[in-house]
Amino acid sequence: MNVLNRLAETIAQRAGADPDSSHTARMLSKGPEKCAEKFGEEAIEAIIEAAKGDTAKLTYEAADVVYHLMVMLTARGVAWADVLTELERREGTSGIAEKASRS
Ligand SMILES: N=c1c2ncn([C@@H]3O[C@H](COP(=O)(O)OP(=O)(O)OP(=O)(O)O)[C@@H](O)[C@H]3O)c2ncn1[C@@H]1O[C@H](COP(=O)(O)O)[C@@H](O)[C@H]1O
Repeated sequence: MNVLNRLAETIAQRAGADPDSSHTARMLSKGPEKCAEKFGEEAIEAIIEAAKGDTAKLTYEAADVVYHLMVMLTARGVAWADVLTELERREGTSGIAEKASRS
């Protein structure tokens, strides 16, 4: 199992855990709106580092973004496996064709 799948599993297991014992449990206990807000904050931090060009900080912030994306998905009951399935569906199709299919 790769690190993303292990992380998704850990996050799912934290739902309902003691918020004092786990950052994930604390985030999930605040509800999906707070998780979405936190994801947005982390994304902005990554955007700032990308714009500045600090690759070490961007790498660090990108990891925060991925973690908080997974927490937000979990808060809304979206399975990480379903995101992977959607990515697999897109594999082999061109981005232009994908865009056309949405309009
Ligand atoms: N990948 C992460 C991860 N990335 C970031 N964070 C936390 O997310 C927070 C984001 O940074 P901030 O400075 O914004 O946090 P903060 O000041 O505590 O702010 P608030 O969250 O209180 O708003 C930090 O507390 C980080 O520790 C993470 N916390 C947990 N994980 C993974 O989740 C697993 C389970 O963690 P627990 O749920 O804590 O057991 C860990 O083993 C890790 O693999």
